[in-house]
Amino acid sequence: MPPLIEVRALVKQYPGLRAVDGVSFAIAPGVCFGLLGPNGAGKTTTIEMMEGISEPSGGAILYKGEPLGARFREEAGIMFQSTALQDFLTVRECLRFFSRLYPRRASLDELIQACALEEFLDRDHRKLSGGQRQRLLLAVALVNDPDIVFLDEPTTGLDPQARRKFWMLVNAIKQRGKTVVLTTHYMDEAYQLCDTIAIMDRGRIIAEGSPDALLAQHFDDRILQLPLADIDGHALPPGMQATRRRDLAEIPTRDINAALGALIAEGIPLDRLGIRARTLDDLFLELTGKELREA
Ligand SMILES: Nc1ncnc2c1ncn2[C@@H]1O[C@H](COP(=O)(O)OP(=O)(O)OP(=O)(O)O)[C@@H](O)[C@H]1O
Repeated sequence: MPPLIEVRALVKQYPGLRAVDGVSFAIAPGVCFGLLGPNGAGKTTTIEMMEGISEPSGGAILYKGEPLGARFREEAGIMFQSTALQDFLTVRECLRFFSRLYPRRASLDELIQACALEEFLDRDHRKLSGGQRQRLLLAVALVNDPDIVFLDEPTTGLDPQARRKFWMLVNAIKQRGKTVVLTTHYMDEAYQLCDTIAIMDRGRIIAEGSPDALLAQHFDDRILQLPLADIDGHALPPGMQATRRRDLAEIPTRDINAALGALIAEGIPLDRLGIRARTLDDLFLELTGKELREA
């Protein structure tokens, strides 16, 4: 299937900083594509060029095989930051205001229901909670019934419950066949929502693929987790290495049975043992030597 949108050798040069340094990828219709990376990696700069609101310094962006133009503007939905909403408007008025800007329009009743806005339609948008505001901004992004929707760090600052609710909305959008381009520095969000991810670091893409395929490509082990207190005073069996994560020792192993046998032989108690699969955080650390969240 030809890509819906394609980015070729994209560059953004700021004075003294190449924020995006030759990025290329293609997104097929109906896919949720995630740009993942730490603060400052170049995600927002990339997505803003794709949205047509920032001019690339080099490279090309093609929508349905053509440079971004009137067709793209009609068929794209962008989740704005809250500052884009006018003061004093209620939720209902915000939706009507943006809806009138487009020739193609989604049903406002359906949008209100889909984004769970019924309860505060007549409230000034500045009085919404963080999660409610993000749902309104998502609805605004959908007023023109877009084929492609851009979400730039849509759940930053939301509590876990509001984030999960937002994920459900994004999944509902995906089920309606929309293409979604998402930036995030939450690896769990990317894992939950994205069919394909591209991991960015310092303006470049350092890995791209489906989350599970990338994990399978880089790891063939599991992580044993034990409270640091439980291994204190014991020598780890030969060949085992622990790294510290908060108050846990994490021990990677390809052979869980053998590893558990060796830990028992050392007299290490296993009552509080946990076993976890590798995550995108591990992948990022493996690829860059940096924690995704700290950078
Ligand atoms: N207008 C600008 N002028 C100069 N430098 C900029 C400008 N906008 C962004 N940058 C720099 O470009 C780099 C990439 O920023 P960008 O916002 O794209 O990163 P990001 O991956 O989206 O990070 P975050 O998760 O913090 O939003 C950063 O070092 C940032 O400081």
